[in-house]
Amino acid sequence: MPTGRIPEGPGCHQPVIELSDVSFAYERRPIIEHLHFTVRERDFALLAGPNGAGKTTLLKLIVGLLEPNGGEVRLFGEPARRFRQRERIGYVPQKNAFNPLFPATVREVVLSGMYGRHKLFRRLTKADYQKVDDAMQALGIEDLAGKRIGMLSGGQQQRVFLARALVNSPALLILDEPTVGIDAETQDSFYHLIRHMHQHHNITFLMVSHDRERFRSYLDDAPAAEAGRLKFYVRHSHDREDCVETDLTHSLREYRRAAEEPALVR
Ligand SMILES: Nc1ncnc2c1ncn2[C@@H]1O[C@H](COP(=O)(O)OP(=O)(O)OP(=O)(O)O)[C@@H](O)[C@H]1O
Repeated sequence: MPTGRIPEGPGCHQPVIELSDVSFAYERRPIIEHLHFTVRERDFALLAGPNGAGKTTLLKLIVGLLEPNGGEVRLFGEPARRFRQRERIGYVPQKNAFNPLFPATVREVVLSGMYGRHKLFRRLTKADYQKVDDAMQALGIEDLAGKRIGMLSGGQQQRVFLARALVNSPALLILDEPTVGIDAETQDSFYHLIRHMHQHHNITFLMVSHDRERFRSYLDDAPAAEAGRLKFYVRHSHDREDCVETDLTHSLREYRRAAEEPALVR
């Protein structure tokens, strides 16, 4: 995982996601109309909205799986449809989007995070396997490495998907309702960890959630952007002076050791 200093000054706050006047309709049915919004490096953005408001549609537009009918989406300064550096984006899916009968072990699932779109047939190196072990250890799931993913609790599965998303040291982490169907205590522990990662690393977060209440003290009260029933809430990074990147796995290990979070694995 990267260590060292990234460029000072404006280099710390470059746009990561830019939505300029974005509109989208399925057939003739408008879902998103004239949305303007920018997420900058190290911002924490929460995308909220009721069922059917268009949250998943907007995520698909952001990662270039759908094209807007109007306006433009840019990722790391490039038009989203031309963006190819998929390994810069980590993705944590909805828990219930995952088939529990999938016959893979925890290690295999975390390892699959190594395969960017263009690296599918690349031979994995010793260093790759080491990163997988580091990520599992950092998230407290190393003892589960040989277990079938479907045998784990919801909270444990989410840690596996977080580890999978972290193996490539992503610059942008997208979480799609990551704690749906998980009990409140485990949600607390997961969000505590997410906030720790946001505060200590140069990762930009975009999280889809119905549950803005849980982040109320962490985010600005007023939405930074709105389109229909969709709302973006943000914790901006521009008040953060330092651009120092610490080693992610090391810091997460320290986090566990300090027992900042009482129960890591549920
Ligand atoms: N492929 C599609 N073709 C036509 N309509 C679609 C398609 N996908 C989604 N929709 C419709 O677009 C609207 C927005 O859907 P979307 O899944 O983006 O909402 P959401 O906010 O993510 O909802 P949820 O919270 O339930 O996941 C819904 O009314 C949905 O039925």
